[in-house]
Amino acid sequence: MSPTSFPKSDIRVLLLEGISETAAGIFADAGYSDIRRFDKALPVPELHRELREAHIVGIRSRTRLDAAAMAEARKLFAIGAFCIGTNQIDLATAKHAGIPVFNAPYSNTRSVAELVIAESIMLMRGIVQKSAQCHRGGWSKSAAGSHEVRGKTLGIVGYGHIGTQVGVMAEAMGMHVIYHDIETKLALGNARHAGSLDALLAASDIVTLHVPETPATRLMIGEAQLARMKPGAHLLNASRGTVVDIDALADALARGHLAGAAVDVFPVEPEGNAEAFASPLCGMDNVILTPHIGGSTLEAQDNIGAEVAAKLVRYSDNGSTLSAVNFPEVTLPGHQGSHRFLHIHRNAPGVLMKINEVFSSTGINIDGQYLRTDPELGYVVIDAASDRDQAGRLRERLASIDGTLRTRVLY
Ligand SMILES: NC(=O)C1=CN([C@@H]2O[C@H](COP(=O)(O)OP(=O)(O)OC[C@H]3O[C@@H](n4cnc5c(N)ncnc54)[C@H](O)[C@@H]3O)[C@@H](O)[C@H]2O)C=CC1
Ligand SMILES: O=C(O)CCC(=O)C(=O)O
Repeated sequence: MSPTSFPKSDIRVLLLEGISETAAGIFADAGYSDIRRFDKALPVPELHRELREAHIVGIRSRTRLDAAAMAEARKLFAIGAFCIGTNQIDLATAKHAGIPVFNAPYSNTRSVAELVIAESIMLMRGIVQKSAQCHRGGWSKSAAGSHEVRGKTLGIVGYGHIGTQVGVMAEAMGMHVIYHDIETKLALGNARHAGSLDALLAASDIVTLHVPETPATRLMIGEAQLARMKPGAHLLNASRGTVVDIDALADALARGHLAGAAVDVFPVEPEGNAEAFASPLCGMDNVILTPHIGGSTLEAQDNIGAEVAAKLVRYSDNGSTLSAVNFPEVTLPGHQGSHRFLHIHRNAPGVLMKINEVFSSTGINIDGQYLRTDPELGYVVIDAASDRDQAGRLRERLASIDGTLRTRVLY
């Protein structure tokens, strides 16, 4: 266990939204004892109160870490998104406060892909309507409107980690896979690039969305795009609620233009399990509605807990920012025999020179120096042998350099 700037027992780790126990276990094994866990997202005033004392915070998709939340979090030095999406975090504000954000880019990929495959079959067979009828005492034994998925075309919008997994599994069931992405992507198996979003919509029996929330994906599926889909086709959205115009989707389903849909994410989602859910899709028997659980399997949550907690511990203990989503990435070796000085600063001419002057003026030899910058931010890590008091004084001088956002010493 490596010592940090201040004793690990003083580092408050705040874990919200029922983050898996594996995460708390990783922190505890690394020597962190002040771990506060909540099984749900906190109302804003309580969130702000908790953030004031937290050095590390872990959230899932419900907690909004916006500029107002970050302004309260004066002690915070790292954020973990225990999920894939990071749209709930103001990444730019975190970055300008010198706070790296880590996520789990693959740990729930498979869970989402499996759900999409299951729902594709359920929709193509009209299972949800039939099940609902049976629950109400009906008995509709008929093949009308029921189809195998074999030989049908699956259109994947966003051919990234989840999209490609879905494509591979769909091909194993004999589906034709086409995809649309803004980036050039390697087509796996026999998948084909659709040419354009419109071409994909016109050719697919099932369209499934796997894009992140960005300005470009906001309402990317609206009235015009739904009209381009084949009559009788199905739409799945397990990406983000902002990607689909939900009123336009409800209308396309009500008119019978689309045969069914499966929706896991919504423009407005309840804050917690106690709050009522409302959507224009409620009451439609041909729509599978799920409460944002695409990635919610025990396997995925355990993997995510371990992956993100390990990244946070590594950053806290060692300074490594490998795979941070908003920060220059630095991979670091151990620093036995040296103190490690972390310096995060606005990327402006002359800062590096001043950092080096602090060391050269004291005659302390630098054992190792690591630097990564992007146009806005510089992250310098310096290993140097000094005694504890000297290290404290050096840190004060480093902190006084113009443009400094944050400094830490790892002893
Ligand atoms: N429902 C749930 O519980 C879950 C939802 N998600 C959502 O799924 C999204 C996708 O996840 P991954 O596949 O892991 O992400 P990814 O980053 O691996 O793939 C996203 C793909 O979308 C593409 N893309 C971005 N903007 C686009 C645009 N305007 N048009 C077409 N393609 C575009 C990207 O180039 C990339 O290939 C996440 O961002 C998250 O919001 C992820 C996990 C669980
Ligand atoms: O599990 C969660 O809370 C959110 C899952 C999700 O949407 C993601 O990983 O982006």
